[in-house]
Amino acid sequence: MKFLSSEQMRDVDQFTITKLGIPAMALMENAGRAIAEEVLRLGGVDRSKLAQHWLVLVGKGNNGGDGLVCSRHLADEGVSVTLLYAVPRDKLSGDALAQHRIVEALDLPLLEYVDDVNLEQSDVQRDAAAADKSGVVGREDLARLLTCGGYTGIVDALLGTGAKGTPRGVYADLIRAANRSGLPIVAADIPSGLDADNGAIHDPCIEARVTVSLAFMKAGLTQYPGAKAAGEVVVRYIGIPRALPPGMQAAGVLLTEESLGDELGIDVARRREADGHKGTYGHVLLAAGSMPMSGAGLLAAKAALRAGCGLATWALPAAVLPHVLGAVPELMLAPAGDSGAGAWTEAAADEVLRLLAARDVLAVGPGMGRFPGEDGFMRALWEGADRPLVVDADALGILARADGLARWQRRDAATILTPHPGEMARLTGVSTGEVQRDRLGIARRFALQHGVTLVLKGARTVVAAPDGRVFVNTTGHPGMATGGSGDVLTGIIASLLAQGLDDVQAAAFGVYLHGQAGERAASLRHNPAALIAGDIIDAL
Ligand SMILES: NC(=O)C1=CN([C@@H]2O[C@H](COP(=O)(O)OP(=O)(O)OC[C@H]3O[C@@H](n4cnc5c(N)ncnc54)[C@H](O)[C@@H]3O)[C@@H](O)[C@H]2O)[C@H](O)CC1
Ligand SMILES: [K+]
Repeated sequence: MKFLSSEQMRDVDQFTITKLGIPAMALMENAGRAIAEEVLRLGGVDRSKLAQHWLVLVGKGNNGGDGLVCSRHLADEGVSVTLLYAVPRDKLSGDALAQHRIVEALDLPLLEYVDDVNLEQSDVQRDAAAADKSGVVGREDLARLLTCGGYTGIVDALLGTGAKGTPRGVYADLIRAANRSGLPIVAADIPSGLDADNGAIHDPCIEARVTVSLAFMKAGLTQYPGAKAAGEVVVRYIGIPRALPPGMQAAGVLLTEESLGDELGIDVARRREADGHKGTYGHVLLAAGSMPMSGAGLLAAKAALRAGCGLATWALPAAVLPHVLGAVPELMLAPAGDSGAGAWTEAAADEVLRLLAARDVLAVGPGMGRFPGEDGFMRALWEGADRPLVVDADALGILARADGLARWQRRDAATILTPHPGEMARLTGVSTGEVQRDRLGIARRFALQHGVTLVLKGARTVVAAPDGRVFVNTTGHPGMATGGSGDVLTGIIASLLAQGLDDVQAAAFGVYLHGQAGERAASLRHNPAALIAGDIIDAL
């Protein structure tokens, strides 16, 4: 499933209206109808329509217009609705104003929220409202209205993709009051207060039960904390063609079994050749582990085998080898240099490169630790490995400290970096918080700039390709937040590369399989907190 940024959504909107000639009011009609259907689905679970009363919060723009159409359809279904406007009715803009005239003609109950400052300043407005038999709600009344009004739930049609920055003034008041009410909220298009482009949330931001994303999934709904604020996301067709306008590339694609096949050409069934042999499925070389972090290497190597490569060799400091011999009998071990205490050395890079000549892919980093000469070691592999390279964990630390991306020769063969947000922060020189606030943008720019495939881990892992394409994973489980989980992912990705997938395919399918195995492993535990990384391998 494709997702779009707010700017792209505006372009698609404009293309549909001006180039195709589908009237904006028709799109708004479909949007409001779709939202109403989702409201009925949510509200109908334990109550009849006649027993329901929804409060619809209406902003001044087209998002508010969607809310007005929605309320009209709800009313037509026999559901009670009350409208609460964020602005005076005559301040609604464009099509929203046209929709207002319709609900006014239908005499739907209508309130206007006026914060106290405005109320004093505009008695005329208040009198006019009173004359209309429609109420004005001040700040004092707001909480009471929402908590004691007997509402079934709230429709948030305050701000959509046209919003900029933190919700201001009356919008902020309404969002806070809606959240405090404890009522279920259905958000029109996006939760008001969400940054539609990156998943960051402003203070305040609507905490929705359901979000009805119109026409396309929005980028901000794919990433946390926005994904949490959105609740269940339903994408609804509103008459905008599913095919993007000529020349437009989606902000990204959600990884599903369908998109792995359609967008990335991956055979998700993973058929094996009837006449295949172990040579058919490639040979992974792993450089990892040290005393006492040998387990990281074991996990990565075993995961590589379980992910289907024909053979796997684990290169490790010689002194560690006797301690892990036989732990995974299917695995080949190769001693590669040693400081004498089970640590890596700069010179070990020569041995790793010699081994790589007869293998298909190199994965480096898990459990490697820090060691004298690490800069030279990593540079030798970076510049010397003429095979696809997966860089993870401690190897990412070396890369960051050495400023290797700027100082070292650009690689010809494919390169996949698999940082978690903390490692990404070190690679980019910004804080972890800044990374998390714009995971999509930071990952995309980094991959483009450095010509690598970037896997930014964490809930909803982002895979950014060197050509600017972005994919977001949908599988996974919070139980996977456990030591060694990343080592398993590195093994899986290396294994897929060895089997002939390209860098972007291997990264995308790798995170998908890893998450799926994690889900399965979690489901096998009485409590998913008990999940450990080895369980993910077993579930592959
Ligand atoms: N998907 C589609 O093609 C369709 C989408 N529709 C809906 O339209 C909105 C986008 O509408 P737009 O009018 O561009 O903007 P908004 O309604 O989101 O709000 C803009 C409005 O709000 C004010 N504003 C902006 N930022 C703030 C802020 N931080 N605090 C307070 N107020 C703010 C600003 O003055 C603007 O006037 C989309 O999400 C869909 O819901 C169409 O209905 C159908 C086609
Ligand atoms: K909204």
